[in-house]
Amino acid sequence: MTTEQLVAQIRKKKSFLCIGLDTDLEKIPPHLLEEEDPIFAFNKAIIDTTHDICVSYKPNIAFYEAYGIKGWQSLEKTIAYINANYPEIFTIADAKRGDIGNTSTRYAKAFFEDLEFDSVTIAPYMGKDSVEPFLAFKDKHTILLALTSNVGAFDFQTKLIDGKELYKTVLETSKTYRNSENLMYVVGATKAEYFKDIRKIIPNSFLLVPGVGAQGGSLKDVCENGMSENVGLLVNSSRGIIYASRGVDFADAARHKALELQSQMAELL
Ligand SMILES: O=c1ccn([C@@H]2O[C@H](COP(=O)(O)O)[C@@H](O)[C@H]2O)c(=O)[nH]1
Repeated sequence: MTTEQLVAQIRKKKSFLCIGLDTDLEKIPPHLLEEEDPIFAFNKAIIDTTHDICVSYKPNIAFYEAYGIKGWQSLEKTIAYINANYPEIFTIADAKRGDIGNTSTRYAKAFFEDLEFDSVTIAPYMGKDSVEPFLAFKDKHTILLALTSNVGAFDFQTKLIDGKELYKTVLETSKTYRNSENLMYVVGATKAEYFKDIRKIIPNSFLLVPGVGAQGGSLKDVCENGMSENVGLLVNSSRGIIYASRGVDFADAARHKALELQSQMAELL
C-alpha cells in the first residue's frame, strides 16, 4: 500500500486508529475456546465489527509465536482474511526484527512476500545494513523503533551520545538510508512531550503511536504535538479495545471502545 492510499483512507474514515491484535488465549471469551482455531475466531469477529472505523490492524507477532505452529497458522489466517476482505486496511507486523543484511532480507521476505503485510516494525540498533534490506521492497513500509512507550526507553534512547539524544540520531541517520521514503517510526504516546522535537527532524513521516489506553498516553496530547499536514499518525490501542468484554458481546464491546477513540480522532482531524 502507498502512503497516499493510507492518507486517503484516513481522510475517508476520519480515523487514524490502529487496533492491536494481541490475542491471548487466557484473555479471550471462554466460549471461543471451543472453536477449532480460537485465536482466528476472535480476530475475525473483532475485524468484522471494527474495520469501518479503523485504518490499520497490528498483530503483535509474540502473541502468535507463543503458541508455536498453531499460533503461526492463526496469524497466517488473520492476515489473509484482512487482505482478502478489507484490502484498504494497512497491516502492521509488530515483530521488532533486524539482523545482518542477508538475515534481514529473509525476515523481509517472510513478512512482506509470504504473509503479505504492508509493514513491519524493526529495531534500529544494528544499523544501516540491517534496515536497508526491508526498505528495498516497493510500497512496503519499515517502522523503525525511535522512542518507545515503555519506561526502559530512558535506559538508552534518550541518553546523550556526542551531545545528542540517541533517538534523534536514529531519526537523522535513518533519513540517509537508501529508500528512506519507505520509513515510518514508532514513538510512544507516553512520550507526547517529545513529539514537537521529533517533528522538527521528520516533519512528514508517519508515526506509529502505541501507548494510549492501557498504558495511559493521551490522544489529545499526541495529536497537538505530533500531527503533520498528511496526519502522519497511526495511533494504536490493543488491550483497551479487544478485551473490553469477555462475554458473548465481546466484539460489540470492542467496537464501542474503538468508536470512542475514533470519535475523538474525527474531532482532532
Ligand atoms: O514502544 C512500543 C512499541 C510497541 N508496543 C506494542 O504496542 C502494543 C500496545 O498494546 P496496549 O495493549 O495498547 O498497551 C503492544 O503490542 C506492544 O508490544 C508498545 O506498547 N510500545
